[in-house]
Amino acid sequence: MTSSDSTSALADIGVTGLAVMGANIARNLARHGHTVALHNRSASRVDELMTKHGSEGNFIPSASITEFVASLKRPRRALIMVQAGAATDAVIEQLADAMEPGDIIIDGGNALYTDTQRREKALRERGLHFVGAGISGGEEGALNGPSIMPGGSAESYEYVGPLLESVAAVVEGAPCCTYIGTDGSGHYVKMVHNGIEYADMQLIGEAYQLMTSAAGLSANEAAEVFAEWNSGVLESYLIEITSEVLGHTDAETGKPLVDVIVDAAGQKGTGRWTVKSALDLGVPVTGIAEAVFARAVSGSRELRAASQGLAGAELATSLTEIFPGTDVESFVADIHSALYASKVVAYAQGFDQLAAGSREYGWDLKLGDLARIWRGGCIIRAQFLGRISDAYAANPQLPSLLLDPYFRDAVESAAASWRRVVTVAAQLGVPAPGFSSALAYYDSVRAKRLPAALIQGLRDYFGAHTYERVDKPGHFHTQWSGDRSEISN
Ligand SMILES: NC(=O)C1=CN([C@@H]2O[C@H](COP(=O)(O)OP(=O)(O)OC[C@H]3O[C@@H](n4cnc5c(N)ncnc54)[C@H](OP(=O)(O)O)[C@@H]3O)[C@@H](O)[C@H]2O)C=CC1
Ligand SMILES: O=C(CO)[C@H](O)[C@H](O)COP(=O)(O)O
Repeated sequence: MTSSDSTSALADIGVTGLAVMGANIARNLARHGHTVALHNRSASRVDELMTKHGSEGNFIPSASITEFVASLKRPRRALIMVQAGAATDAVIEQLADAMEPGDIIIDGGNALYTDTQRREKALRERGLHFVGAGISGGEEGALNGPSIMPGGSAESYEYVGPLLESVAAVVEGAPCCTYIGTDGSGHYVKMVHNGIEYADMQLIGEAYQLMTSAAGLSANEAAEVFAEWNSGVLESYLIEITSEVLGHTDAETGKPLVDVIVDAAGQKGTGRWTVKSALDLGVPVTGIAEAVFARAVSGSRELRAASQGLAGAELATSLTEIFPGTDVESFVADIHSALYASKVVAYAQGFDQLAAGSREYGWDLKLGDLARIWRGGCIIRAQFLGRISDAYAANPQLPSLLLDPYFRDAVESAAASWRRVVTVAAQLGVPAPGFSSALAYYDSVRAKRLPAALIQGLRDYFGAHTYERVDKPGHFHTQWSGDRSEISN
C-alpha cells in the first residue's frame, strides 16, 4: 500500500521509531497480515523501509505524527520503538496529544520501569492506556519472532495481546508473549532478563578466557568446544553465537576477529538498573553485579593501563602444576561444569529478584510463565528455561531454584569441577569474578554459620546497633565501653 491509497484503509497498529528494532517489528507485523502504519522522526527511515520492504505486506507510511495517528483504527494502537528516556517521553507526548480516550500507546523500548510507572499513571489520568512492553531478540528476533513482555492494565492487554502474540516467537505451539502485570512490570521483567543476559555473557567470557589462557586453546579450538556444548545442557542462543564469533576470522589481518576487538565492554543501562533495584530490594544478585562491574573494569582504560606492572601469579604457571595429571580435555570438561553451575546460580538470583520485585510492587508475577516466554525469541533463549518453568510449575513458592531437585542435583554434580576451575583461575591469576562469586554465593547460602555474627558484634561495639542471640529472643547490647555486661533492648 502506498501513501496515495492509504485513505482507503486504516492500520491495525502503527510503529513509530524505525531504526533496527522498530523497522523489523513493523515488517514482522505486516508479514503476519496486519496493516501497519509507519512513522519516524526522520522521514528517510520510512522511505527506506517502503523502498526495501514495502512489498512484504500492508504499510501506511506517514510524514507526521498527526497523519500517523489518523491512519490507525480505533481504539488506536501505536508502538513506540525509540531510544529510552527523553526521546520516549517526547514521542509519548506527541502521540497523546493526537490521540483520544481509550487509545493505547505501547512502549517497546528498554524503558526504566519507574519511568513506565510514571507514564502509565499520567496517561491513565488522560484516559489513555499505556503498555510497557519489554521486547527481546535483537534485530533477528524482532523480524522473525521476539519474546514480548507486556505490562499494563488487563483491559489494554485485551486490545494488544492477540496482536503481540501473533508476532512473537513460538515454542511448543505457545507464543513467547504473555500478560505480565500492571504498570511497569513488563519493563521490570525485561530489565532483569537483561541483567541475567549480562551474567550469562560474563560467564561465557570467563569460560573462553580460561580455555585460552589456562588450557592454551586457540580461538578456533574454543569455537569448536562451544559448538559441541551447544548440544548439551548449555544449549542456548548465546553459546551458539559465541561459537560463531570465536570462529570468525578478521578479513583485514587474518587473525581471529575476537583478537582484534578492543576488550572494553559497552553497556546501555539495563544491567546497572537491575543491580540498583536489587540493592534497593536487598536481593543478592551477585552474578549480575559482577557482570556489570566486570564491564566497568574492562572499560577503565586508564586504570588498566596504569596497573599493567602489578605482580601476577606466583603460585603456579600451568594447569598441571596445580592439579598434576590434569589434561586439557578434562580441564575443559571442568570449565563446562563451572559454567553450568554458575549459570544456575545467576538465574536463581535473577528469579529471586523477580519474586522480590513482584512482592514490592504487587505485580503477582508468574515466574514459571516468565521462564516459559524466555524459551524462544529472546537473547537468553535456551532449553534450560524449560527446566526453570518446570521447577516453578512443580512448586510456585520455590524459595530458590537451587532448591529444585533437578538443579540441586545438577549443581552438586558440578561442584568438584567448579571448585577446581576457581582454584586454577586464582592460582594462575586469570580473572573469573563470575565463577568465583557464584561459588561464594552457593557456599554462603548453604553455610551453617556466617561471619555476619562477628559483623553484628562489631556494629554493636562501635554503634550500639544491638544483636540477636542464638539462644533467646530479643535484641541485646553489650556495654563495650563500660563493664561489658549485656543489656536487653
Ligand atoms: N537494538 C537492540 O538489539 C534492542 C533494542 N531495544 C530497545 O528498542 C528501542 C529501539 O532500539 P533501536 O532500534 O536499537 O534504536 P535506537 O535505540 O538506536 O533508537 C533510534 C530511534 O529512536 C529515534 N529517536 C531518537 N531520539 C528521538 C526523539 N527525540 N524523538 C523521536 N525519535 C527519536 C530515532 O529517530 P531518527 O531516525 O530520527 O534518529 C530512531 O528511530 C530502544 O529503546 C532499545 O533500547 C530492545 C531490545 C533489543
Ligand atoms: O535489550 C537488549 C537485548 O536483550 C539490547 O541488545 C541491549 O542493548 C543489551 O544491553 P547492553 O547494550 O547494555 O549490552
